[in-house]
Formats: sequence, C-alpha cells, structure tokens
Amino acid sequence: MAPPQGPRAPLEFGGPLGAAALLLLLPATMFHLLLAARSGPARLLSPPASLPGLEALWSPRALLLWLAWLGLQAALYLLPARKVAEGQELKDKSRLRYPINGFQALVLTALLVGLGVSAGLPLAALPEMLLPLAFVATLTAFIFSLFLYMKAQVAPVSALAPGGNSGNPIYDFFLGRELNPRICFFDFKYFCELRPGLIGWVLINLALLVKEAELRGSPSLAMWLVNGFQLLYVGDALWHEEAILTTMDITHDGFGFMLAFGDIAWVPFTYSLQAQFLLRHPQPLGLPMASAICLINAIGYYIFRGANSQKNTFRKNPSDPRVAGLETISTATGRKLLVSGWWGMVRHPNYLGDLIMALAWSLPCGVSHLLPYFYLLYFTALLVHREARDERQCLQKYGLAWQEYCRRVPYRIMPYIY
Ligand SMILES: NC(=O)C1=CN([C@@H]2O[C@H](COP(=O)(O)OP(=O)(O)OC[C@H]3O[C@@H](n4cnc5c(N)ncnc54)[C@H](OP(=O)(O)O)[C@@H]3O)[C@@H](O)[C@H]2O)C=CC1
Ligand SMILES: CC(C)CCC[C@@H](C)[C@H]1CC=C2C3=C(CC[C@@]21C)[C@@]1(C)CC[C@H](O)C(C)(C)[C@@H]1CC3
Repeated sequence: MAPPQGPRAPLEFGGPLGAAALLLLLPATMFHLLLAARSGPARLLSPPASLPGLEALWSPRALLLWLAWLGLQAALYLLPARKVAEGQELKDKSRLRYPINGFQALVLTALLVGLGVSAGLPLAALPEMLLPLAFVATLTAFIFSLFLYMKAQVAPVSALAPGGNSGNPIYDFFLGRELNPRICFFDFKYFCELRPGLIGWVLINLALLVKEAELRGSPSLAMWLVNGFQLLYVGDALWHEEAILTTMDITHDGFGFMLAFGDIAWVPFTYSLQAQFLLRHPQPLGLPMASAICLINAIGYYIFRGANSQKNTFRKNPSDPRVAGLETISTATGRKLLVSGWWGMVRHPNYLGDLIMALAWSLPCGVSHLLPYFYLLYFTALLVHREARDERQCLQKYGLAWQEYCRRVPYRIMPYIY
C-alpha cells in the first residue's frame, strides 16, 4: 500500500483550503455559465435570476445518454490502433505504451452521429439537455476521482505523482495521487484528456448549430466560425495525439478531481459557451469582420502548431533536419533547450498562439456581452499560472541552464509585454 509521500513537493492551488474551495467553485462556475448563456441578459458577473430545481438537473435519460457516450468512446479507444507510441521514461525507467487512434475515434464518432441523424436521431434536442448532462458529468467526475484516490492507496510508490501525495485527503483528492492510473492497457488519464470531453465539445457545438438552423432557417455566420475554429482545434489535438505524451498533465500531474472534472465536464460544457451564447443571442457578422477573425485564428493556429511541433520534433530527435539548425543550450541532464526558432521568441510561444485563437473564438459573438469572453479570461489565468508552474519545474530540472535561457529569452508569453 502506498504511504503518503509527506509534504516534500510545495503545495499548489493554495493548499488544502484552496483545493476545497475549487472543489465547489469549479462546478458552481460551470453551472453559472450554462444558466447565464441561456438567460436573456447573459451576464457573466451577476448571479442567476433563479436556481434550477433538482428536476431540471436530474434526468435518467441524460444519465443513460452520458453512460452510452463514455462507453462508445471507451470502445473506440480499444479498437486496433494505427500506431502504439511510448511515453516518457518513468521513475522506474520503464515506458508506458499508448494507442494512437484518437483521430480515428473522431471520424468514427462523426460517421455514427451522421448515421444516427439520418435514422432520425434528434440532435437538436441536445442543447435542451445540457444542464442534466453537465450534472451527471459532474457526479461521474466526483465518483471517478474517489475511485482514483482509492486505487492510488494500493499503487506502488514509484507510480505516484510528484505532487498530490501530501497526506491531506482533500488536497490529494483534488490534485490526484497516481501519475498514470490504468487497468491493463486502458490509461484513464490519456483516455479522458482527449476523448469524451474534446469530442463531446464539438458534438455539443454541432447540436447547437443544428438547433440554430431549426430556429432561424440556417446557422449564422458567427455560429459557423465558432464551430469551424473549435473543430480545427479538436481535430488538430487528435491528429497530433502523440504530442500529448510530453505535456505537463501526462508527465507530471497526478490524475485526480482537477483533471477528471476538467476533462469530462469542464471542457465540453464550458468550452462550448460561445456556441451556447450564439444560439440564444444571435449576432450580426459581416464578411469583412468574419475574414479578419479568420485571419486572427489562422495566425494563432500557425504559432500554436509551429511551436508545439518544433518542440516535439526536437524532443523526439534533435538531429531531425527540421530542427537541427536551431541554436540550443546544453543542460546538465544531457537534454538541450532551444533558444532560437519559436522557442527563442518567448519562453512559451505555444501559449501565445493558443491565446490568440481564444480571442478569435470570442470575437464572432460581438462585443455587447462579456460572457462569451469568459474562455479568453479563464484561459489567460490558466496559462499564466501554468507557465509559472512549468518555470518552477524547469528551474529545478535544468538549474543554471534554465537561468541562462531566461536571460537569453526574457519574455514568458507575449514579446515585450509579459
Ligand atoms: N485548451 C486548453 O484548455 C489548454 C491548452 N493547453 C495547451 O497545451 C499545450 C501544451 O502545454 P504544456 O503541457 O503546458 O506545456 P509545453 O508544451 O509548453 O511544455 C513545457 C515543457 O517544454 C519543455 N521546454 C520548455 N522550454 C523549452 C525549450 N526552450 N526547448 C525545448 N524544450 C523546452 C520543458 O520540458 P522538457 O524539457 O522536460 O521537455 C517544459 O517543461 C500548449 O499549446 C498549451 O497552450 C494547455 C492547457 C490547457
Ligand atoms: C477545471 C480546471 C479549471 C482546470 C482543468 C484544466 C483542463 C481543462 C486542461 C488542462 C490541460 C488541458 C489540455 C487540453 C484541454 C484542456 C485541459 C484538459 C488539450 C487537450 C486541448 C487541445 C490541445 O491541442 C492540447 C495541446 C492537446 C491540450 C493539452 C492540455
């Protein structure tokens, strides 16, 4: 049985008190956003006019639909994969193996949904079920995180994450104790991070588009843009699925409530906020403005993809001709750090690209309401906090070499600003 590791890793998110507050605050924020998007005034900062009763939240149909969705995505995960990739080296020097079939899961889901719709499946009924679906997703996240917490009790010490093992049950439940909880080949964190939530997000967006067409004769240009941009983002994540194996979530963070809730509830129900808003608050959008917004999204995507691919290529094979000519700094660990190309512009160029795209996703909703800009605001806070966590870890890993990198590349995310 795994003993608590003791308070060796510094406590994050404000320690046990912060974790307890977030356990309540995150679901409350998600429900607030869902209610605000369907209300007339659509105010981000005012409390909802009335709270929904249990009958608006609880629906056996929503529970069945949710379980069927999780089951379908789990079945698609278990289908034969075009490739099996190896993760980063673990503490015990082993490497885990991961199926690369996320894009295949997206295409098969699209085919199944297409077949379902042609057989009479009422996709436009989904927007009416968002509240009970979000409720069962939240319940699932709590129950699942409890299971993960218990599972970590019997995991070997080498399988535990560097944080999340303080001995305080609330903090550890929130952050997650085990790094890569799995049963046989089924990796829970890897599955949740890319499948039910991300694919669910674009399915909810599509249902909102179909509902808008039903209400107004055709989907608006703003709704097309939001759907198109976010589908590109999700398709890109699944196409480059292997790249997630080097992200902080997989290599460093334990799997607890924060990621479980984030992956399966927060992502589909809050990341679809712009489309939810547009359904009830249509916004006029002319072609010149739409073209400018497309250009902003394209610039953001270019930076995001360029930076992420450059780092992944370099980490996989530093002599790859696409990165071999870039300037680097050697570190005591034997690994090198890029100091030219995208990673010589700022220390997190991928965050910059992601933030520019976030802006492009909100602009089609106009400037009359703050609500559709929630994602941009939340995401800025998340990435600033994430960047600080990553810097701390890199300083610990690379010491003087990291300080030299910070001297050579002084800005974190935005050149000359931050
Ligand atoms: N939509 C969303 O909600 C979210 C999206 N994201 C996106 O996910 C993507 C991945 O982000 P994240 O996992 O936070 O971190 P990164 O992909 O930025 O990875 C950080 C790691 O990269 C390595 N690194 C840092 N600097 C250099 C350098 N100069 N040269 C080579 N390697 C370097 C270090 O690891 P090492 O040296 O060990 O390889 C560091 O720990 C980003 O594009 C981000 O925007 C993230 C969170 C939420
Ligand atoms: C609920 C809390 C406030 C925080 C939860 C955070 C999670 C929602 C995010 C943590 C890291 C994420 C990533 C993506 C989605 C959001 C979460 C899970 C990502 C899969 C989105 C698509 C990108 O292309 C990516 C680089 C693969 C992302 C990886 C990190």
